[in-house]
Amino acid sequence: MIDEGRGATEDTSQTQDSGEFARRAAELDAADPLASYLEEFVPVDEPGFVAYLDGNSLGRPTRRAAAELGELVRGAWGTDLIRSWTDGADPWMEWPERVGDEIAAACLGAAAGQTVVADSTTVLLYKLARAALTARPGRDEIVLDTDNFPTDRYVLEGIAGECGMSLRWIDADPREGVHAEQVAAAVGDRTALVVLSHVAYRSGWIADLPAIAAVSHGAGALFLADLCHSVGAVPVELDAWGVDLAVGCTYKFLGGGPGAPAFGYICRDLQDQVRQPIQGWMGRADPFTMGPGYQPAAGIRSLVSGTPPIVGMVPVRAGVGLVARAGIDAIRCKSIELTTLAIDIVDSWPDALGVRVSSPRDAARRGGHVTISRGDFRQVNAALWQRGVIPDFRAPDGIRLGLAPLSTSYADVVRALDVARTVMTRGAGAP
Ligand SMILES: Cc1ncc(COP(=O)(O)O)c(C=O)c1O
Ligand SMILES: Nc1c(O)cccc1C(=O)C[C@H](N)C(=O)O
Repeated sequence: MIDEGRGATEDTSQTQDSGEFARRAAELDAADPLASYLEEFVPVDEPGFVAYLDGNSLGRPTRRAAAELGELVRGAWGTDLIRSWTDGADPWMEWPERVGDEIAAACLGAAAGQTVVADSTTVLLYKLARAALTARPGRDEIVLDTDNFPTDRYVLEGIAGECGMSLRWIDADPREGVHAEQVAAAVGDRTALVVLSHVAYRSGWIADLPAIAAVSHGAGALFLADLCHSVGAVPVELDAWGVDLAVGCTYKFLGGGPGAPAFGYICRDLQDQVRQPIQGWMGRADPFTMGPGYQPAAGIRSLVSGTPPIVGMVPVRAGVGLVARAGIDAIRCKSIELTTLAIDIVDSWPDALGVRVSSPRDAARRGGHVTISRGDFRQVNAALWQRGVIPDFRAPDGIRLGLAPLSTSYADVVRALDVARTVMTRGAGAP
């Protein structure tokens, strides 16, 4: 419980500490090569707003997205109408592969022709996992971990039931994530597929994808990576790391907006061996022949099922454009500085506050968010939202500080954590 009694005395050490961190933040902001990107986002129009620390769940909208959505309504949609699907310099029919390639080049380390944008992460995960199983007939096990995002666990449980497969669970430490050694111990000659997240949604742990791909392949299995929490924040090298299939969302660090479509990747060598389960007309070779029977389109296009979500892809293109311009390595450098600053501030808090850092302290193993824990953080998070500080709460006791590098300043981190310390010192119920 929060110690309500502490509010009676002024915490002078807070004033001193926040002054020091404010000076450090000012220096970092002044030297930040990505500082100009803060202006690329639609400003929050709310009195008393302090800072948004949930870019790892829903990224902020870019000004370009707002402008380009308006242009779409007036131009390609409003004026060119149905012709936009097939005519002009950038026909909508080609957007799944085109935007997929843009994401691949900016932040997946993947050559063109292996990525499409479609569906939601959940649906694409289902399609990719089912597709992978078609390339490993006779094997009846899927390896996954206990702390993966719920949708991953549920989708795989459903597939196991549908396809008569068994699930082999890796017990993941919720304060870290899955280690390659655990995968090595779990896979065997029955394993068809290994499915894990690159960055753990709870702790922010970065899994060693090249090592996990290697141990999966050593057992003859395929490896599918969920990149939701890494894409646009942590460099990814799908081709070089030997990842077979990948999925990720575009509404976090890529700024695609609520419900934006997902992306799916199938490495080129595998594309002819797999068959995804939802045979729709948009994934058929030459859809407008509308002929009998389904013949999959060549290559990655066959992962598409229905009409591409064009409106949803407009903000994705704007966000990916920003990431491409800023460069994923520069984004990662700022991300490490932001999360290090957040941890240093939390470490400076009095022990009596009882806050623990639940993310890896090693920056090389930590993604774009920092999770801190305390028993009453559900109430503290609600109090922070009322005071204009917006992180998120994940059960049982974690507040995630999602520090999107392009839209978060170092001063934001200091201001937000200052409010958090005050809330905890005075009590979440205090005015
Ligand atoms: C790791 C991970 N996988 C999947 C999802 C969700 O997928 P969807 O966009 O289908 O809700 C999320 C976030 O919502 C996530 O963090
Ligand atoms: N996709 C979300 C939604 O539709 C509503 C609220 C949150 C989300 C999220 O993205 C959750 C997020 N993937 C997480 O890591 O918790």
